[in-house]
Amino acid sequence: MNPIRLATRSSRLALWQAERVAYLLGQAGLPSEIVPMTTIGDQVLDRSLAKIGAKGVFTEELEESLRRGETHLAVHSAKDVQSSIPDDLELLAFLERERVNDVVLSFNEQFSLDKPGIVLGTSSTRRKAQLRRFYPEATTAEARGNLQTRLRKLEEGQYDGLVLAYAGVHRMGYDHLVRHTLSETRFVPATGQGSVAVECARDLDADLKIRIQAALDHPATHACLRAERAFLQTMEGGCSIPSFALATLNAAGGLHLHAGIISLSGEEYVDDTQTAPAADAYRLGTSVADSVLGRGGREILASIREHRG
Ligand SMILES: NCc1[nH]cc(CCC(=O)O)c1CC(=O)O
Repeated sequence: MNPIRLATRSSRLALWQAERVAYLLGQAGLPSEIVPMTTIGDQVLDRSLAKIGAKGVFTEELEESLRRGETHLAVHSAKDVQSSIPDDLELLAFLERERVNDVVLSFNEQFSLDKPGIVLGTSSTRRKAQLRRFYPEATTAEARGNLQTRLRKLEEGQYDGLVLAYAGVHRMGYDHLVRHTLSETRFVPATGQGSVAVECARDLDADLKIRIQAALDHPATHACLRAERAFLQTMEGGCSIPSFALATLNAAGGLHLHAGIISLSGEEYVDDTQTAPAADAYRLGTSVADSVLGRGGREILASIREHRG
């Protein structure tokens, strides 16, 4: 059988994730090969993602290669995947999720978030807003680029600490630099954080799709991501907004979704928590979003759009 061609970004984290997919496919008797490529998000490093503005800055080139039939699967950080996928493509599988938390890295073993005046590196609008709300004494500085670039800036002293998703930190072997794990109830992560999404063209061979899904998909993670993605889809039209969503599945099969939106200043905050059977994941996501929009979320979104011009 011809190897399955895996489209991936070329960053070390992206390659790690693609290699994980290749390993799982191999375990299921499906040979594959990795095809690294560069995306707009990798090229434009002097602006925050919110300012680049386009949808799918980390995914578009990979999706184009699926469309051209040059590759069969695209491997993405689930967080980077737009909330609505074009009709000719589909999300086939989500890999088992890593710990979802954001963490703070520092080279200083005495690092403390409570020390006044510290500078934290992050370019995420969500993290900036959450930091303003929960650590108003801290200031933030831009930190675009791949993990290695950001860590170099940290080492050079451009910030006291660097806020990142634990998932990427762990996969790259930087656990020893973690000084603080932010609570997932206050620093609720972005939709999809910690999981890897595998996308294909809808017209990929049906039997092959089933075999790939069996090899890669983690059904509990998939149910959580379905709810989080439905929330995100209902909230917005793509641009990177400080929304957050975390679904968890309990032992009895109940899906619990905590999600919301925070103003850029961190002052306004609307969230909601609901529970539903996993089979109703999509409805759970839209229901939480409707509740958040109806209780002030719509106004927060409008003021963010106005702020961006
Ligand atoms: N575009 C940034 C991005 N996309 C996925 C990850 C980390 C891995 C993950 O959340 O799965 C990161 C870096 C970060 O937020 O620290």
